[in-house]
Amino acid sequence: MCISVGLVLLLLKLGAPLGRLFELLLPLAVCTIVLSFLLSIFLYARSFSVSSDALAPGGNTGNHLYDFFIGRELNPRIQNFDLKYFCELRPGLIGWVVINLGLLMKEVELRGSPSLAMILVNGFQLLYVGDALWNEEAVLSTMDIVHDGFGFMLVFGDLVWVPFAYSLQASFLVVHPQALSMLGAAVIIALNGMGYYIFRSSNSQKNQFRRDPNHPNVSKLRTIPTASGKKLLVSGWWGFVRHPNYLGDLLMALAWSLPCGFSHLLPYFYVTYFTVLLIHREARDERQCKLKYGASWDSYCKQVPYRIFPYIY
Ligand SMILES: NC(=O)C1=CN([C@@H]2O[C@H](COP(=O)(O)OP(=O)(O)OC[C@H]3O[C@@H](n4cnc5c(N)ncnc54)[C@H](OP(=O)(O)O)[C@@H]3O)[C@@H](O)[C@H]2O)C=CC1
Ligand SMILES: CC(C)CCC[C@@H](C)[C@H]1CC=C2C3=C(CC[C@@]21C)[C@@]1(C)CC[C@H](O)C[C@@H]1CC3
Repeated sequence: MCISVGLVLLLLKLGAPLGRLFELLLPLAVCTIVLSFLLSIFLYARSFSVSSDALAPGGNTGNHLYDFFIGRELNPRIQNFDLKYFCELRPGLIGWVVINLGLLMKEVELRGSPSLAMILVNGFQLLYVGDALWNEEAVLSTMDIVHDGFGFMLVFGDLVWVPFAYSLQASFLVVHPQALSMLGAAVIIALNGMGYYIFRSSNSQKNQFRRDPNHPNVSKLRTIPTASGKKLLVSGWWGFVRHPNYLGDLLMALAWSLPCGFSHLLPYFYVTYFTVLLIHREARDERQCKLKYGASWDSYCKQVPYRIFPYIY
């Protein structure tokens, strides 16, 4: 993270025309798509040279197209360098922030100064990426790292989808400038702050509990024992809904779209896609938890009936 920040500051100091990124978005996206195909072909080919216990449970069906897409090998490594962990956290997330900054610079070129809407979108998304990099070890327990193979879907998601689709709001603002009132901005900042607070504190609560259940911050929370020896939290954030971190993430997603106004559907693409992604992800996680924890999971679901949205879903 420090190296990236240093490099970007150096580029800015040298007067690099970051605003040119706006015109280069399409060719860059095409190059990254080609790169993600090449990397996926390499990963698929090398997966035939590793032992069977290095394969992902769901990506070894024998159907070449499906396995190529889902990913055959679980955690491909070149010596100690973990390709999946690196791609999930570094190029896409950092690329997203750099593209956003380039789009802000483009606005400055076109209109003399960045708009309030652009500053909010850049600031919110920078906070999100900074948080992911700061808490990078938390990614190690995500489904993508623990269960899923590293195939075309995740390679494309990490390298193409995150930087180019997640920066759509900033691109939209370059073409469709928005006037945002101070009151509107304050409401949107409050919404993002609330989403971030729920997202961060629920993720930290679970991570702290998994690391050390006797830590004073989590030792007073109520739990359910499971046959595996692990416990499930039933109070605190994880007693509010079964995926409080998704709720916080979705509130932030909405706050990233609102600065773009209501004249167009495009800026709302991210929050719509993300709702579908997280509802699908939540269902997959439920299935896995039911398998892992059996009756204890049923008891958790009874005590905490809502999945993501309290009293709604
Ligand atoms: N911006 C984006 O595109 C995306 C962002 N995300 C974000 O990434 C983060 C990680 O998400 P994800 O990996 O999907 O899942 P979670 O971090 O929500 O992890 C789910 C796991 O948590 C454990 N768990 C569930 N309930 C409890 C409980 N009551 N008590 C203790 N442990 C429990 C279980 O694992 P175990 O019991 O084995 O510990 C379960 O498998 C989230 O904040 C999400 O919003 C995710 C996907 C895309
Ligand atoms: C191409 C498909 C439509 C879907 C691709 C999904 C991927 C973009 C996401 C799967 C899980 C992700 C996670 C993150 C980014 C998006 C992908 C790669 C985070 C790194 C975002 C920051 C959070 O703090 C942690 C997330 C972990 C999962």
